[in-house]
Order: sequence, then C-alpha cells, then structure tokens
Amino acid sequence: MENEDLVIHMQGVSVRRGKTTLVGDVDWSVELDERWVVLGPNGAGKTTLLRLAGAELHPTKGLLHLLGERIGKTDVFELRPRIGLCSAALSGRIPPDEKVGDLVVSAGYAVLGRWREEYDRLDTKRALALLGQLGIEHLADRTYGTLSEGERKRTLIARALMTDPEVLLLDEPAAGLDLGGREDLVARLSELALDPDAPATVLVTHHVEEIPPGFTHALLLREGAIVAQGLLDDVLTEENLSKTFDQPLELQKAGDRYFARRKATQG
Ligand SMILES: Nc1ncnc2c1ncn2[C@@H]1O[C@H](COP(=O)(O)OP(=O)(O)OP(=O)(O)O)[C@@H](O)[C@H]1O
Repeated sequence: MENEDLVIHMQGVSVRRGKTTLVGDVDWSVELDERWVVLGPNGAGKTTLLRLAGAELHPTKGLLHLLGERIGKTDVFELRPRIGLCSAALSGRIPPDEKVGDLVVSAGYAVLGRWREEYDRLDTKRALALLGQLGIEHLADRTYGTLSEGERKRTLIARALMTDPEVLLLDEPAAGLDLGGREDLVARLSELALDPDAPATVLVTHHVEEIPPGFTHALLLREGAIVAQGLLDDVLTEENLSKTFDQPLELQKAGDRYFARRKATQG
C-alpha cells in the first residue's frame, strides 16, 4: 500500500448476512493521527464497521487493509495485538473473579484469564500507569465482577492500551454510565485524543454529547450506508444529523462540546 499512515483502509467494503446488508459499499480511511467518531442510530452498522476495523470480521465484498495488511491475506492473530478493541462483547467474556491489574497486564499476552502468568515487573508498572491515566489505579487489586459499569469501561480501555496498539477502537464506551461517569470518561478520552503519542482512535456512539474534545473526524452511518464523513465540524451539521437519525434535529455547539435534540414543532 502506498500510504503508510493509513491504519484503516476500506474500499467498497460490504458485509452481508443472507439477504441483509449490514454495511454496504463503504469507502473509509483512517490515518495515524486521526480521532474518529462513528455516529448513527441503533442497527446502523456501527459495530459491524468496528469489528471489520478490529480484524474480527471479514468483508463479504471489497478490499480491507488494516495497518498496511490486507485482510484475507494476512494472519489476523498477528494483527489483533496491534489493535486495541474495547467492546461490551469483550466485557461479557471476562471472568468476574479476574483481578483488574492482572486483566490489564494479561492483554500483553492477548489472552483472557491468564492470571497465573509470572508477569514482568515492567508490565505491571505499565498496567498501573494506564489504570492511573484512567483514574482507577486504586482498583488494581479488585476483581472485575465487583466493579461498577463506569469502572469496567475504564478498565477495558486501560487493557486495550496495554499492548501499545496502533489503533484504538471503542464501541460505545459511555453506554450505561451516569452523567458524572459519562463526563469523566469524556474528559479522559479527550486527554487521550489530544495526546500526540496516542494511537489513532475510532469511537462508536449514538450521542453527539459523548464526542470528546480533540476528536478530529466523523462518519455518520444510517442503514449500513455512509451519510457523510470527513472533518468533524464539516460533517456534524443539523442537516446531516437529521438525515442520519431520520428526524428534524437541532444541533448546538457549546465550547468544544455538541448537544442535539429534536426540533420543536411549530403551531
Ligand atoms: N448475523 C446477522 N444476520 C442478519 N442481520 C444481522 C446480523 N448481525 C447483525 N445484523 C443486523 O445488522 C444491522 C447492523 O448491526 P450493528 O450491530 O452493526 O448495528 P449498530 O449500529 O452497532 O447498532 P446498535 O447501535 O444498536 O448497537 C442490525 O440491523 C442487525 O440486526
């Protein structure tokens, strides 16, 4: 591939199951220093897109390159440790008695539940630093099953960062969080987005309120098709958002945050 800065490169990518098109004919590129938000209603195909980007799913049609490797021609097991994926599906597979610190350290081994491993001291230090970055260093000795939803989300992000991935994929990280938890997570993700050493990031969400300051690009998805994509401020307009969610929406920007609601009907 010519452009080595492309971490995700989709050309005419479709995923079909039977007669259903989950995503259709997607052209999308993510570069090393970009932070993307993927926005769309339930069932739009956001998770499907993220699973393609995480080398968890092969396209039915089209060309998919991840980190310069062509999917279908490369060993995905070698590729996956270079990608930090954080999703509710992963959360459900974690044994509740797994210790938070071990869970983060074991990401280096790309396996769940390897708590018996003799971890390298440096790995342990790095895991604690990442937990600290997410504001939950004090939870290192707690078991995953005892954590709140917000604490779990942060643990999974720390885990996803442990392998020093080249791309970080976050599927609805703020889902299920209360207002304070959401705001805190948005602030942490914003710090990460503004860190020039942080990996390329793709964040899937339903809500414009969850877009962390520092995110640079947006892709709007509806019924498996792209409504708009490009620079965040260009793409995130009332018109595009209304088209994406199929209703008249009012969009406001306050400082570096976005807010949306349905337009009031007149009369
Ligand atoms: N194996 C499958 N067979 C048929 N349809 C499927 C299959 N897997 C997913 N779908 C459908 O594809 C569509 C896209 O699913 P996807 O999970 O990618 O959407 P999403 O945008 O992440 O939705 P949500 O916001 O609700 O999580 C949905 O309508 C879903 O029901």
